[in-house]
Amino acid sequence: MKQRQLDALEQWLNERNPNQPEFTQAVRELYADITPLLEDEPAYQDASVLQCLTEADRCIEFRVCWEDDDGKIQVNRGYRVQFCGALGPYKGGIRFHPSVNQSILKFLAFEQTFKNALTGLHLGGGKGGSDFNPRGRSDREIMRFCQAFMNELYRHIGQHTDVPAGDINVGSREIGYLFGQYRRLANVFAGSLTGKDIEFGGSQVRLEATGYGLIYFLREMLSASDTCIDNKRIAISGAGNVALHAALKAIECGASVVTLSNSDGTLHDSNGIKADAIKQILKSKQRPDLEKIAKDTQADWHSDKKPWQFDCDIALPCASQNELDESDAQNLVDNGCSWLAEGANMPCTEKAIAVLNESRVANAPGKASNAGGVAVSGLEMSQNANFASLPFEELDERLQAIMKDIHNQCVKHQQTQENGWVNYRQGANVAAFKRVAAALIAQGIG
Ligand SMILES: NC(=O)C1=CN([C@@H]2O[C@H](COP(=O)(O)OP(=O)(O)OC[C@H]3O[C@@H](n4cnc5c(N)ncnc54)[C@H](O)[C@@H]3O)[C@@H](O)[C@H]2O)C=CC1
Ligand SMILES: O=C(O)CCC(=O)C(=O)O
Repeated sequence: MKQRQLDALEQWLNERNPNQPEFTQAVRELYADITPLLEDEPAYQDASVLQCLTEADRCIEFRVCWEDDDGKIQVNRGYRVQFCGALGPYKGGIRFHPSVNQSILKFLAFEQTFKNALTGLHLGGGKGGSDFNPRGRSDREIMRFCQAFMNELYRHIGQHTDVPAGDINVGSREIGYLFGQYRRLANVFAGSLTGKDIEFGGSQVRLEATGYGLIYFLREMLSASDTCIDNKRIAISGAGNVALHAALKAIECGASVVTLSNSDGTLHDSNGIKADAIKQILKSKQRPDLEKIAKDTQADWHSDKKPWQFDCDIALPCASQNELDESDAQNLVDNGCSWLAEGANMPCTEKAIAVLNESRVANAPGKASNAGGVAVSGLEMSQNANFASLPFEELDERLQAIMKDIHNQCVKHQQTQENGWVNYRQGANVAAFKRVAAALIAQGIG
């Protein structure tokens, strides 16, 4: 019965979303964990909640025309997917990357809906972006692109409607340009974007929040396995906001970070990458030259390897979707890795997850373990609404409490605890789905 229901749902999903592999992948992962609840909760079936939650409230697609430094007009495509507004204003980042398309943004907005539910805050789920490639573009070109992007986006967002933030290639510089253009066009100074500079309404801890939150979540996972982070070897992928702040917090907590990476290759140091080298990357604001850092710090550089090919106790994929496949997962298992927590959104393929689960590697989905960023964004929104600025320590404590609570929700809602192994994916899906579904049903069909 359950298998038939699941097959029917998947068929329905695939027919409605042809050529959207990332989106259907993210939905399949949720369906598998939620279908077993349907028999016990007739209200979910009566209201077709799973189907409702698989269809975005709306997908906005628009043209972005801007002038490059040579006076040539460039044309890109912009998007905002407002997936589900049942728990609060749509909330989620903006990504600038040539790979951006509707499938990727729908998967990200779908995941965001459930991630935001886990934070316990009043946040709906959304995501946006463009196929614009910022690599090699001047600062002025970035500014003109951000302004052109906001020329259309501004009419769809606002502090009570939809509050974007950063994601891949959108950091505090881009948020500054986007915010400035929003303020000029809408003629309001309001918290309509998060991740702003502290000087104009940004929050302490937002910059660090996703990476720090990931480590706070990991500490809870380790504690659930009766161990701690001290002296653990951690392989991290990526060398951006999430990867670097996770690396710094891990080192501060006593762990050894053995890898960082980018699309050119992997920096590996079996003695642990030094915190000073990571701080230098963060300070420089340029795309890091990991190969040069390897030379300067007597570490190794591998242009042909991924972080998952090195010995580690813990893996933290912090770069991009589907960056860790079945053979990477098998390498991790063979090399002694016992814990994995996703800093990126959906970095593990379905087959990789199957390998991790079969080998009883504790593995946490991004919607739980990387929720720290959006959680502090939620706190930025409430500070903006009150014209308040809370101190770093207070917000860091709130972040730790939220990550601990998300961990506890995962443990509580998973159904297959076995020899202490926690099915974090199932726990996160069930806990988040219950909250969003209850809000949808209570607000009536529509
Ligand atoms: N910034 C945030 O607050 C949050 C970000 N995330 C997710 O974390 C991931 C990283 O985002 P950020 O650090 O913000 O972006 P970023 O733009 O600061 O850094 C991305 C990093 O990943 C690397 N990268 C990209 N594709 C890669 C590939 N195929 N192989 C190896 N490295 C690759 C880039 O070189 C860069 O170092 C994304 O999946 C994002 O959706 C999740 C939650 C919140
Ligand atoms: O802070 C936010 O609103 C967005 C964070 C985000 O994009 C994510 O959690 O993937």
